[in-house]
Amino acid sequence: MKILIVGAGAIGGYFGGRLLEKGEDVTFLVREKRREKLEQTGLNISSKNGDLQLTPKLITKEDPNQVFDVVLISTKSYQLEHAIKDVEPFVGPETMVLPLLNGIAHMQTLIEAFGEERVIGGLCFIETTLGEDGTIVQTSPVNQLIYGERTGEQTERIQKLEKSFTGTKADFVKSDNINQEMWHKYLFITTMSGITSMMEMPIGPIKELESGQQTIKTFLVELVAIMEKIDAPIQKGIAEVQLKRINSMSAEMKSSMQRDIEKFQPTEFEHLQGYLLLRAKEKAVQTPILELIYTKLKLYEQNLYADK
Ligand SMILES: NC(=O)C1=CN([C@@H]2O[C@H](COP(=O)(O)OP(=O)(O)OC[C@H]3O[C@@H](n4cnc5c(N)ncnc54)[C@H](OP(=O)(O)O)[C@@H]3O)[C@@H](O)[C@H]2O)C=CC1
Ligand SMILES: CC(C)(CO)C(=O)C(=O)O
Repeated sequence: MKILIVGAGAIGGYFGGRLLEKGEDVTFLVREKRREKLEQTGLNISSKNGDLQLTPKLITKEDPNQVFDVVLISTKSYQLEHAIKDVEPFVGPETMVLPLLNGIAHMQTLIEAFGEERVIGGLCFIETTLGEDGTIVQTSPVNQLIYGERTGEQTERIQKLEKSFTGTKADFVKSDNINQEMWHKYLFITTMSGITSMMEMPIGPIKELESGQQTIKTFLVELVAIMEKIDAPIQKGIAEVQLKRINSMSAEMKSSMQRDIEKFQPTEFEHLQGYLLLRAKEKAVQTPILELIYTKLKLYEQNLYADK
C-alpha cells in the first residue's frame, strides 16, 4: 500500500516512522523548512518504545502528482485548510483519507473536501512532541492509533489497510465503531487539555487534590451534557470511564495543548473547547467550567498574537 503522511510532526512523524520501520511504502508530505531539516538529519524518534533513525521519502506540494492508497492527516486543526489544498494532487478516486487530529469538527471539513466515501475515521492516544532539534520525542509508552470505516463495515479496503498496519511496533487497532471512539476521545482530550492547560500542571498534582478531582468530574459531566444534547454517539456512563482513564494516567502526563503553550505556540482551543462551547450556547446548556477554560485559552491566544 502506498501511504502518504501529511505532516512529519509529533504524531505523523511517529506513526509514519513506525510504519517505515516495518518496511511499509511510506512518504511524508512536508513543507520546505521541514524538508530541509529532515534531509539534513533524517527522521529521528526518541521513544519509550525504542529509538529510531530513518531516512524518509519526502515530497512537497510542488512535487509531481502521484496517487496514494491512503493519506494520514496529522496536522493541527488550524493548519487543515491549507493542508487539504496541498494534498489534493495526491488523492485519487480510491484514496482513503484517515485523519488523526483530536476533535470532531475537522470531519465535516474533510468530507466537504474529499467526499463521504474517501474519509474514514481515526484518532490516536500518544504523548509526543517535537524537540527543538526536530527530533520526535515520545514521552510515555502508549502509542495507539485507532481507525475504521465510519459505517463500521469490514470493507475490502479497510482489511487491506489492516494488513498494512499489522506487525508495526505500535498499537494499530481497527474499530467497527470509530464514530463513537472519536467522540469518546474528544470528551477525554477536551477535559484533559482544558484542565492541564488551565492549571499549568501535569495531570498528577491536579488529580491528587480533592478539589482538582471534583473539577475534573464536574467538567466531564458538563461536556457530556452538551454531547447528549446534540445527539453525539456516546455511551452511557462515559464520564466515569474517562475519569478512570484520567486517574490512571501517570503523574507527569501532559496534554499536547499544554506543551504547545509551553512553547508559546498557537493551540487548538477553538477546535476542541470552542466548538463545544458554541454547541452548548445553541442548545442553552450551562457550562461554567468550559466557559472559564475557554476564556483562559482565548486570552493566551490573544496575548500570543499581540506579542508578534
Ligand atoms: N502530540 C500529541 O501527543 C498528540 C497530538 N494529537 C493531535 O494530533 C494532531 C497533530 O498534532 P501534533 O503532531 O502534536 O502537531 P505538530 O505541530 O507536532 O505537527 C503538525 C505537523 O504538520 C505539519 N504541517 C502543517 N501543515 C502542513 C502542510 N500544509 N503540508 C505539510 N505539512 C504540514 C507541520 O509542519 P511545519 O513544520 O511545516 O509547520 C507539523 O510538522 C493535532 O490535532 C493534535 O491534537 C493527538 C494525540 C496526541
Ligand atoms: C493526552 C494525550 C497525550 C493522549 O493521547 C493527547 O491526545 C493529547 O495531548 O493530544
